[in-house]
Amino acid sequence: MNIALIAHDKKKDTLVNFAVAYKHIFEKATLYATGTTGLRIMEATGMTINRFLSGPLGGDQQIGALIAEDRMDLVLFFRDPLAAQPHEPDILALLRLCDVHDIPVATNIATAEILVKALERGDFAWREVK
Ligand SMILES: O=C(CO)COP(=O)(O)O
Repeated sequence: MNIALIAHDKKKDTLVNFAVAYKHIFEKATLYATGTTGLRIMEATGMTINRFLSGPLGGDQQIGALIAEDRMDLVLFFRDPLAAQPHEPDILALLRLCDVHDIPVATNIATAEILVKALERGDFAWREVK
């Protein structure tokens, strides 16, 4: 199970706390993250995370490439809906690729909570038989 964890600056604390709360689930998966998000989660949880570049420098595109190759099973991307991002096209491209490849994606903690509980229950088994 490959999971991508990404958060904009104002949402990083939320994602870090989320990763701490669900560490028992996340530690069974292979984790990927954009640069700063990954560092913050590693520091808080001690989990190993495959980190890409920071989002504005191309990290969203790197994760998008894995989605395009159907190598990502779940994307948790806590976006900041109240601030303009310099790399908005990259963000939209990543989310578009999730739709192209039918990858479950949460852009806020409420949806993430539901998806992670579904993951724990085994609802993502279909990703393994694809
Ligand atoms: O900008 C981001 C996602 O669009 C996240 O990048 P960082 O994790 O490096 O802050």
